[in-house]
Amino acid sequence: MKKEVLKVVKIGGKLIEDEVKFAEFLNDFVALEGPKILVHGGGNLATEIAGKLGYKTQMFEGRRITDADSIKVITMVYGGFINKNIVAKLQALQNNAIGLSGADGMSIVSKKRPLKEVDFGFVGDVEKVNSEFINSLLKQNITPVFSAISCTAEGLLLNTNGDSVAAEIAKAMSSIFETELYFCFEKKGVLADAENDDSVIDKINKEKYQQLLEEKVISDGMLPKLHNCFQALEGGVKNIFLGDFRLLKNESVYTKISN
Ligand SMILES: Nc1ncnc2c1ncn2[C@@H]1O[C@H](COP(=O)(O)OP(=O)(O)O)[C@@H](O)[C@H]1O
Ligand SMILES: CC(=O)N[C@@H](CCC(=O)OP(=O)(O)O)C(=O)O
Repeated sequence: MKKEVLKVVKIGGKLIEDEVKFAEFLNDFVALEGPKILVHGGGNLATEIAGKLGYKTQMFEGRRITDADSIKVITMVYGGFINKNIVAKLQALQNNAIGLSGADGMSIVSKKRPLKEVDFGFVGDVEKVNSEFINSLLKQNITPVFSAISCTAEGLLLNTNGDSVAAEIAKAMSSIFETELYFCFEKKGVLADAENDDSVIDKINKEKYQQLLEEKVISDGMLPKLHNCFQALEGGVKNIFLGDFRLLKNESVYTKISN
């Protein structure tokens, strides 16, 4: 029997901060047919608030080095302010939604990143997604809205790249649904020239990805984003798209990840 399509949508922190674009994105998200899940970032706001508190932010290859002070800021900013505001906005659009971190329903269980050349601190790598729990929400017509926070079996909250959370959810849900993954961020897609916003690459397969890595065409947050895309593809996710706030409209340019 053909599986039902589930759309997992990740929205980046920079887009959330643009009120006009974010409102348009949310309208398109609400209009999507069938079950859907929203995952949000918020890295920019976390950096801004941390700065106001006198904490310095350090990133390594697109991931935040998260010390004891940062994890407090992150929990408040992602799990609190951003998550609750998104849920409130969805409710106002008559889309019943529930805000979750990985600890809620133990939906995203992770392990602390092992200490290698970089100590990421309170950063987690996803080990298990509780697909049955998430499906129980979808069955009630509730849209789960995930922040980029996971939780260890021992009850430690960990900062987890939002793109990784989206990819892991999409992979895990592929046992139940035919899953599609959408990454909405500030650019129109993956750019061949980071300086030229119109140089969108329409398709990227594994070979092209290797070439882009070797030629250093991708950097910063695009590194974990594309890494996660290929992990998701290998994990059974059917379709993966990257684009800007108009991606869900089906009329904008975008990058498609394929085999
Ligand atoms: N080749 C590339 N194409 C598009 N963006 C790129 C590229 N290389 C690096 N980037 C950077 O990666 C960023 C996207 O990653 P990130 O900021 O983590 O997105 P998000 O807003 O979803 O969290 C872009 O805003 C851009 O600055
Ligand atoms: C470990 C790690 O890097 N976590 C990310 C999680 C938030 C995120 O992914 O936010 P954007 O989508 O806005 O970039 C961070 O703290 O920046």
